[in-house]
Amino acid sequence: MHKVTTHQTSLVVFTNHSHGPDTFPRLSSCSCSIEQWDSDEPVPRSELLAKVAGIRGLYCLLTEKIDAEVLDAAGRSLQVVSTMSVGYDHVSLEELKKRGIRLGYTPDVLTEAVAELTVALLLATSRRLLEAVHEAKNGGWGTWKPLWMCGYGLTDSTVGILGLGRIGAAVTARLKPFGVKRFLYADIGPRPDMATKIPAEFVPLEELARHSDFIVVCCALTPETQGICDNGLFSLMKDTAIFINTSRGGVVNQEDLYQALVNGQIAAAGLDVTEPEPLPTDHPLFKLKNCGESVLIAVHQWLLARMGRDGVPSLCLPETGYWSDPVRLFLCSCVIIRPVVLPVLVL
Ligand SMILES: O=CC(=O)O
Repeated sequence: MHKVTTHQTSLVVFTNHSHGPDTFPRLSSCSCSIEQWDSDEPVPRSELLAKVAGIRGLYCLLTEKIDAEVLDAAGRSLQVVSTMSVGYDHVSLEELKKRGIRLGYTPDVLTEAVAELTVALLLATSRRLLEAVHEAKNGGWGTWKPLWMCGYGLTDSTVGILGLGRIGAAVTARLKPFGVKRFLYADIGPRPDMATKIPAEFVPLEELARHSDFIVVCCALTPETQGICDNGLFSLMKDTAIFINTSRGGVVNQEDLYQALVNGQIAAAGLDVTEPEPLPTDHPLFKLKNCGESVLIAVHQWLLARMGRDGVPSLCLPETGYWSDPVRLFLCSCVIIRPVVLPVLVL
């Protein structure tokens, strides 16, 4: 850990250094002492546990599991946890609630980036781009044959979105111009606020699986969605279905997905998220013989989309505005500035 300022009023711990350049000047104007993990690599658990003792604020990434152990190590002084992420499945809400600790997160900062990545994965997977490049490079491209490397088209297709939130809706907006005939969605309940203007039809998950040519997973990882894409669901899908997951690896039973790909239950999968991340390089998903290269694994590429022009990750982009600025969020969430009720505070 690297100590940044020492106006000892509140101690705040940052678990990474991937934040906007104006973070520290802004925080130090609030008279707090800051400890920062001085690396892009996740802070080792033992270091985190040692450093959180007595802090008032913790600013973390999705690489840190914030559970009872961390909160106990921090002790009663901890008043706010803020995570620089859209998902907060790495934070135990139950444990925060028990201790009256508030949580801030950063919704909407990557809606566009993830939607673009989702479409990129969908097109690359359905049009077999990696497989085709591989064939071209390795001499597999002999004479031209009309049906060789044929993929699956979006025109007149049915696209099923599992989890119609901001990202799901942004994906539909981008897919619409490709001539999609029908958008279906499954969620914990109907979302007319999101669905009406698409338009998308609310259906049970099983129906979505049966009727969709493309299944796009954009939901949050919760106890209810953990492993929801399993053999039962894959077995309902068309054998031509393309499965895309840009939510969390835990939503999918990976072994069942592997079997579905091997057995030809579905055509292909495009994955931005896996369990664990990264997958070991010898993982069976990387080794599938007949559909190996149609399994396209992108490693959280939205990070690249967030890079500023100078290559520095910029989270204070003007278009993301007030609510999605994690530093502002953190400051407002902290007792350093009086608590303000923000829509982004989940606790
Ligand atoms: O996956 C990324 C995030 O939750 O911010």
